[in-house]
Amino acid sequence: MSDTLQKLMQVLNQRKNADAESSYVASLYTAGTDKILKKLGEEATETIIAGKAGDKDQIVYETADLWFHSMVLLAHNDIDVDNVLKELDRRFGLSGHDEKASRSKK
Ligand SMILES: N=c1c2ncn([C@@H]3O[C@H](COP(=O)(O)OP(=O)(O)OP(=O)(O)O)[C@@H](O)[C@H]3O)c2ncn1[C@@H]1O[C@H](COP(=O)(O)O)[C@@H](O)[C@H]1O
Repeated sequence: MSDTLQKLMQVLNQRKNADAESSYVASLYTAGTDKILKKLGEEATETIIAGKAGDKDQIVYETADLWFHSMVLLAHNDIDVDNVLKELDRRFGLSGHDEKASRSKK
């Protein structure tokens, strides 16, 4: 499954040399961080609206948009998606309650 994310990451990195006219991703890089963050905010909002409506198809569609734009933000900052996958692996099996409690003790 993460293979899809890794393949998409490769494309996002290749788009750093692409023309903004022909590539949506390149147009986001050209527009810069604020545009990418704006899209991310819009997609998060659209995901929330879909979640509120309980529309399963729309939740899937909007979550894909949200993940995609999150990955554009990663690529724009030269961060590989593997870093996020590794962080999720690190957290695997660790209760969110326990993790939060360990942070508040520091
Ligand atoms: N997965 C995606 C993907 N998901 C969503 N989108 C685009 O993200 C945009 C989402 O914006 P909105 O939903 O707000 O739609 P919009 O109204 O057209 O956008 P605005 O006018 O509000 O800016 C749309 O243009 C979608 O087509 C994506 N664009 C590209 N990809 C992947 O990225 C690759 C590279 O894309 P290009 O750089 O365009 O070749 C593609 O081959 C795909 O694998």
